[in-house]
Amino acid sequence: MQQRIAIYPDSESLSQEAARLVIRLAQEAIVTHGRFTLALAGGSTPRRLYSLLASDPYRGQIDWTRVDIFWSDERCVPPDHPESNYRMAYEVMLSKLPIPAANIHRMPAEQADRQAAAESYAAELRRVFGTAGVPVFDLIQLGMGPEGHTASLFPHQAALHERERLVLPVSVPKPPPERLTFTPPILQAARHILFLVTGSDKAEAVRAVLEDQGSPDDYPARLVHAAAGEVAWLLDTAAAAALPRRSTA
Ligand SMILES: O=C1O[C@H](COP(=O)(O)O)[C@@H](O)[C@H](O)[C@H]1O
Repeated sequence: MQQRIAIYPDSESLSQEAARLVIRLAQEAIVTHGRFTLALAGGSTPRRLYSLLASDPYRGQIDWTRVDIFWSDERCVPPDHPESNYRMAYEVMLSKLPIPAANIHRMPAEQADRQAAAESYAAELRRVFGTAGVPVFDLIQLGMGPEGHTASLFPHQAALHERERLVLPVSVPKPPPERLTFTPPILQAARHILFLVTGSDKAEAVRAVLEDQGSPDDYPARLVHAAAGEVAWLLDTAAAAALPRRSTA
């Protein structure tokens, strides 16, 4: 793993840099292998990034017909629910872009049979990536909660030790409690991971993860230390406040 940490004065400058990074990785992937596979996060932090990607001057810099969009986790609610990760991304970004509907691969998390929903999403991943193994995303964009959770992998869950299945249903201590989530193997296989983390409530978890304290059971975001690809952490000054002193980006 190669890791880069950059600190920004506010979430606007962090989001602008994240948009430039997504565009560069998309352009490189499309030149290299003709497509860009991107997994989105939920929560509030990436909202501004997604809205920037759908706005000038950024939107025209990616050939959106060559982009496949997935989600690294989803809440088990209907897709039009205010807590739906898909709904947030669709409203601020996907509905405004010339991206074919067939390229938007939503987690079917509203299905009553959550195990079947997880299996059908894993099958969709394998179909689109054309592999029976672990799909290698060009970019997985992630967030992190104050207790170190990432995607919907929370501390001390059995899902943190999953090595075979790509997607699992989980029950988590944050509402809405029922979720579908990517598992460690798919996160760790990605070419690039981009964490966006803002806010003082996350400062202790940022320190623990980046200063190698605790285990992935304590701080699930530490799983990415075993990632094959490059990991970029974009932090605001509040989230970075407990790190040893370093200069801002
Ligand atoms: O519940 C979730 O939380 C994390 C972090 O969200 P944020 O609001 O603190 O940015 C998010 O990355 C994950 O996708 C989401 O389902």
